[in-house]
Amino acid sequence: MIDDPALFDLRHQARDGSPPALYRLASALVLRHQMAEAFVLHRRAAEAGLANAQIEHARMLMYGVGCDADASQAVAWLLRAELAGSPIAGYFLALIALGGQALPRDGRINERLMLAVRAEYPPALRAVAMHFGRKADRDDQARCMQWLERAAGLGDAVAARLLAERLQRGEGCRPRPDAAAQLRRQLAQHGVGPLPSVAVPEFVPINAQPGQLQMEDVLQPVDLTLQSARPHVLTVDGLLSADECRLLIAASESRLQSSRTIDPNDGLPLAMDLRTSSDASLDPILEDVALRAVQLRMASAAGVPLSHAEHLTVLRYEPGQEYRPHRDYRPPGSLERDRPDAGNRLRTICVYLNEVQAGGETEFPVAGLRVAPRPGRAVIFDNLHADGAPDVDSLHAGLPVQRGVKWLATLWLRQAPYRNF
Ligand SMILES: O=C(O)CCC(=O)C(=O)O
Ligand SMILES: [Fe+2]
Repeated sequence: MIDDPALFDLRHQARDGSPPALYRLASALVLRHQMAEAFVLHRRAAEAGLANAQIEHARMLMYGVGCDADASQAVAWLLRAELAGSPIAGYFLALIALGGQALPRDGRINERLMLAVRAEYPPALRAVAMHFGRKADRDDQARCMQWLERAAGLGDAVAARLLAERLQRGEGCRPRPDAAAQLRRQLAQHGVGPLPSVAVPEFVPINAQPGQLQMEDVLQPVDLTLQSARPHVLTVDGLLSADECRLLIAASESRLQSSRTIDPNDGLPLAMDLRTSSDASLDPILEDVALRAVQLRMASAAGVPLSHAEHLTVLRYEPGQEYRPHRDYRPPGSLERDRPDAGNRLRTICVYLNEVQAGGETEFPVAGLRVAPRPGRAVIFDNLHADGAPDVDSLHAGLPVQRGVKWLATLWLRQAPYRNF
């Protein structure tokens, strides 16, 4: 591959092996998708003691970018950077520990996140703000607002979007439409539009001590309602907060692609198309602590470890769009292609992220059941029988949206671990 002039310069500067120059070159290579070389250069800078390179090297090891994934090596590099004083390394250790696999899910998660908050690391500010935003206590709501404001002030567009919604609706504050409008104008200058309207009708506060960060709260048992025994379908209201629904929309919006399968012969949509929505599959490398905490709550409500989850998928249906009757388990032949060791899709959890004006229910025809979309409401169902055999009765559909737009987040949970941490 021929280098562009900028890369050529960076290579020249890195010739003497100075760690910051190696780090800059490696970062430029990542942007150009030259991952294997970036991995080696980040490692050289990491070995020379540069904390940022240690973190980037660790992140490549976490997600298997330019190398084979190795969570325990990633942890070792992050611990080294943390020991040298990097609160950002601590933030990534907290992110890993939330999975409870490569690190224990213990009180260090909260300590590490608070250190990253004090260092004003925007993803930590945002994650902690969202956690406090679930608490009913007025001071906790004020803390949520403060941290969102701080993160927004540091240029975090997601925090700014969440803040604008809260200011507009008077969530955690008195309504301040002027402040919301000003924030939206600033976002618009950067090409960021407003979020769809999400009002969680019933606020379901977590049962926790005010003033304290307790990320383990995401694992608190939730009140499941049995809707059908065969097929096995449960629902839970208020599983996600309005902030969390908005976060999922904000994280996926720019990544939406038409779910329509295109016929390779003529480029036309296939006639037997199952889905007419748009969807975004969230690559784990884009996950931050807030997104991971949301997924952890979803997996925990479904009674399956987060490590068994495939990538989170967010779907958007416009009027007339639907997901025709289908079953989520994979036909045995197709399992071979995507992590056969993780088994089949044991269970599914879908969470509705906004209010739909009409239509868009999830229908289970065998049970004669329709679940109406409400923001924060989850529907959980089994795709397999207890012995692992596919359950044909798990047939379900996303009925056509009649008015408004429907946003939905889905986690397909496998029988065995799918993720590394
Ligand atoms: O849109 C719905 O209600 C159903 C979605 C669904 O079936 C899925 O994500 O697997
Ligand atoms: Fe489905």
